[in-house]
Amino acid sequence: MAVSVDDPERQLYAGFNRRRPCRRFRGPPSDNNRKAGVQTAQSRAIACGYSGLQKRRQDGEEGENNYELAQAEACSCASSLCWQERNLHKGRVKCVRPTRENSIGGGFTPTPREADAEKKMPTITRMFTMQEASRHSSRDDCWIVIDGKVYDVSSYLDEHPGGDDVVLDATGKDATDEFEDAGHSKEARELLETFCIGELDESSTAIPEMEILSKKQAPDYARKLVDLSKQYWAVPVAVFGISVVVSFLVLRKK
Ligand code: HEM
Repeated sequence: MAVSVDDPERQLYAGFNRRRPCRRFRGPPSDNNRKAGVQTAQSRAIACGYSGLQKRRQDGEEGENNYELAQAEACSCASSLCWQERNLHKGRVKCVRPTRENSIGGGFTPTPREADAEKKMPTITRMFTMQEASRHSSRDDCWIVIDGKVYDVSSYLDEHPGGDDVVLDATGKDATDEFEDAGHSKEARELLETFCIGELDESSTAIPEMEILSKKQAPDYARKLVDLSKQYWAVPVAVFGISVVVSFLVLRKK
């Protein structure tokens, strides 16, 4: 079937059907399948691949294999949906359960036991110093620090309802007050979390400040020391000078 290159959704559908991830997702659904909600599941799988496609476009990560990735995402979503709903089909349909490693989009859904185990696993958080965060303060590369967390909001700047300038002005410093003062909604806060890239390393901020302080103080101490030593040398020199003058006057009188 020839598919217009201008219609990404149809291309995705065609590729998805060609890949045939699972029998349940092929062709028009039978009455039984329709009852079992297969069509909804298929659209959900396509939507899953399509949202990945759009996100890559937004992030400027679109490459030659864009559709393949989206199809793989749709397939892995489909397999996941099948896996979740396998009871509906009484085991007649064989689907491979996607893993976190091979599922590119939202195809992988952990079982309650897996989700529980993951919660207990320590997560590795990237730490950034304020110095490092403040290096990203341009329209193309914009990080902001809110409530001890670092967010890369570069891709969101153009969409920000309050304009990009207010966000750019809030870079390079703790922007918690600015963010709170704007009275952001719950949705805005949830959206913000999707841009989190790490946490602020607050322990290291004290060190550069201390270094700057000690650099500023160093020449003062040195000058004071030189001044003091000058004073101490001046006293014996003055005493010596006075005694020379006095003895000279005394000798002249004699
Ligand atoms: C710290 C810097 C920020 C400032 C000063 C700021 C300021 C504002 C202002 C003034 C508005 C109101 C716009 C209007 O009503 O016309 C607004 C709305 C909004 N902002 Fe921000 N903003 C900041 C950062 C962010 C970030 C990082 C996000 C999300 C990633 C965000 C998400 C939103 C959303 C979704 C709205 C729409 C209203 C709402 O749902 O609360 N903002 N912002």
